[in-house]
Amino acid sequence: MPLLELHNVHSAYGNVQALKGISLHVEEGEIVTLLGANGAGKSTTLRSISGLTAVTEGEILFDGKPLARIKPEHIVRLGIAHVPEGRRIFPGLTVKENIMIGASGRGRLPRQQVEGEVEEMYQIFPDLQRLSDALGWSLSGGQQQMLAVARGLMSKPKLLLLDEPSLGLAPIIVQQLFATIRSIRGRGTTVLLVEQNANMALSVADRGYVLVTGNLTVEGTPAQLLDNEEVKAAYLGGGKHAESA
Ligand SMILES: Nc1ncnc2c1ncn2[C@@H]1O[C@H](COP(=O)(O)OP(=O)(O)OP(=O)(O)O)[C@@H](O)[C@H]1O
Repeated sequence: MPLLELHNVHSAYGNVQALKGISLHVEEGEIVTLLGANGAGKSTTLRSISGLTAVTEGEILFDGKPLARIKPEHIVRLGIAHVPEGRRIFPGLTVKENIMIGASGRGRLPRQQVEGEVEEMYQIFPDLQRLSDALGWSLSGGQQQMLAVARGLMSKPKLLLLDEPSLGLAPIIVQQLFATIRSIRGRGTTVLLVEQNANMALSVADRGYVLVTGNLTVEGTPAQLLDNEEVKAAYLGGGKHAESA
């Protein structure tokens, strides 16, 4: 049974139909990437999974159970963490406080346990340990992105939803971030990764899907997608905001 299944998912913002029947699956232990141009519906797909945007038709199953009408905070407890585009860390809190907030959905936990889990995050993100007492606003873009991912992992997710983690980061930082995404999967967390940086996403993914204006057009392994003429023309080597014309 797949960890995550979307069947014919539709979603709208008022009369803007953002998703027009998305079907996809993510198996436990996979890194799956969702590629597509600006406005294709990638973020909306993640928001539908985490309960932030209503599904108007179709269904989403997690661990075989439907997520319909479950509130976002309960979806986190079921094991889905969503790291949204733009990071949204708390600028006035320290790095450590920001990380600890990620555990808050799990109820009251012994302080020692949370401290231990923060230490685990420092092993994955060594830079954050050094910056433990720094305030969120003082971090670079790459450090903020690492912090947002660490906070997401503190909910102990089975599935991590990452929305454009590479956005605005220098290439060397993007390399580090993607190495970290691999190590997160190595620890047993399944990853659904939304990216405009198709080359980078396909370098870590097991499979990928391409989304064009609310519809999935192609599914395949990285090798298949890298070889697909439509994908090549639209997303590979075409710059970050290449359109799918
Ligand atoms: N809050 C909103 N209100 C109205 N329309 C929205 C809203 N958010 C997204 N949309 C529209 O829904 C469609 C899908 O947007 P979505 O953000 O999911 O795309 P995306 O592929 O993630 O692109 P981007 O990389 O720009 O975030 C677009 O047409 C967009 O304009």
